[in-house]
Amino acid sequence: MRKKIIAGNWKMNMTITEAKALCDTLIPIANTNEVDVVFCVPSIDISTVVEKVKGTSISVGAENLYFEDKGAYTGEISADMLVDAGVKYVIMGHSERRGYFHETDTDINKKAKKALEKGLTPIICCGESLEQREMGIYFEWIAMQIKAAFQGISAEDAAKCVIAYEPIWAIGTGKTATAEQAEEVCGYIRKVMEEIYNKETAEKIRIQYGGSMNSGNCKELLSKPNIDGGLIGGASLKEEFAKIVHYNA
Ligand SMILES: O=C(CO)COP(=O)(O)O
Repeated sequence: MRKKIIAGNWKMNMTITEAKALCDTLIPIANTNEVDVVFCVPSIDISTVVEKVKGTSISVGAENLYFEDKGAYTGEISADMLVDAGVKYVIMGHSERRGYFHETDTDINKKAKKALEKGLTPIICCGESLEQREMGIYFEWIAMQIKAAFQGISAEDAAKCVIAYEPIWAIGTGKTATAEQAEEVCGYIRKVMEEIYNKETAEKIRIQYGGSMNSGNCKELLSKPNIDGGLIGGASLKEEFAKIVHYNA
């Protein structure tokens, strides 16, 4: 039985001052052992949020990392820096990073390997555009993204990863995939993992849905057999996030 993982992706929101206030509101109401709870926060907020979640079951994630160990990479953050700061998870391959910052499948693969080498859990994002969905090529597209991301990663390491299926047309648009649409693709991703690895690995890996998940639609989405959690943007910045965490209460 896979434990659900509910992760907030704060994106480029929350100054340190705002992060402190959000933590004071959210931590008391979102702290639980029923699901894994993660706050993925901007780099500048990491130390503050790590301090705030101390003594709770909530983990902190980063929104990006660079795949080199150290050196002359102005503006980048290494896996060692994240680990030292108390980070446990790291998002990679988000469509915003692929789109605005030209993150490629090769970068994502390197980032996943570096994260795993350093003991961080990658949250590897994939998902199709509206055009790709309408053209009916979304399965092929997602299979390609997944195969590229996991290139050269062992079955043992792959099983530790989290995959987030985030259809681009559902991100920040208020247009959620139906539970059936989300389940169809999450189930398909699990099949792709079985093809690449084996049934055991595919059964272990956790697959989240992301895209306008909120307190109103989370229960239906999270009740599907292949949806093991959510990656939540907008609704992670308010009290509503706690309602998603307690979707089954
Ligand atoms: O991109 C997302 C999470 O990574 C989803 O964002 P929204 O929940 O705001 O649609």
